[in-house]
Amino acid sequence: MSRLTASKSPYFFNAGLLYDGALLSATADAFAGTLSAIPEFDVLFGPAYKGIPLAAVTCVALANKGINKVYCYNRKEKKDHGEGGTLVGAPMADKKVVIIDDVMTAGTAIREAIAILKEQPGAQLVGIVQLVDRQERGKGSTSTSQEVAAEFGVPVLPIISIGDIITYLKARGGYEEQVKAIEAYRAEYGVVA
Ligand SMILES: O=P(O)(O)OC[C@H]1O[C@H](OP(=O)(O)OP(=O)(O)O)[C@H](O)[C@@H]1O
Repeated sequence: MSRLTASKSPYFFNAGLLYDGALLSATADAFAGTLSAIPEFDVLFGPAYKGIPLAAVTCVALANKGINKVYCYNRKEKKDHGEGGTLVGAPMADKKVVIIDDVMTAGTAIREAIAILKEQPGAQLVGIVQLVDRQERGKGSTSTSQEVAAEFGVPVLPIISIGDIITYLKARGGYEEQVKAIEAYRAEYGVVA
């Protein structure tokens, strides 16, 4: 993670742990539901690596709802054989694109993904859906998600936020120390949603 405060964060959100079929299915349904807030889109773009399965399973969840969309992803390293290149899947040129990813910290990865999208002629970013909104300050006083939304003029929608996770942990009980540590961290680095 590139964020300066990353080493101070008492928690790390690891979407790599979503390797269970039922969990992935629920995650995909949540993404598909949140996407209904974006009026028009053609392509789901899942940035490497963790965005890739999220975009793929969301595409399936949409199809199960009768909404047939397409998806694509990038490679972190360019391939010079076979189909070649860094982009795999549906073309983004002249399409309305939603980026699907797990989480933003400093916003570096999402800005890189947007730069890839903008290299495709006529591709238009129409929204970003992230699994967890950390609700932390970015470069200024607002959150990274809010900064990205303002900078690119698109909605940045979360499935859940760190606030939701704290509410859940408090209701569940048994995580008092973890909640205390996260709340202390949020008091220093967090923003109000
Ligand atoms: O906002 P940032 O500070 O860039 O951090 C968030 C990004 O970091 C992780 O991806 P990473 O680039 O580590 O790649 P991965 O998906 O392969 O883990 C994560 O999946 C986010 O995309």
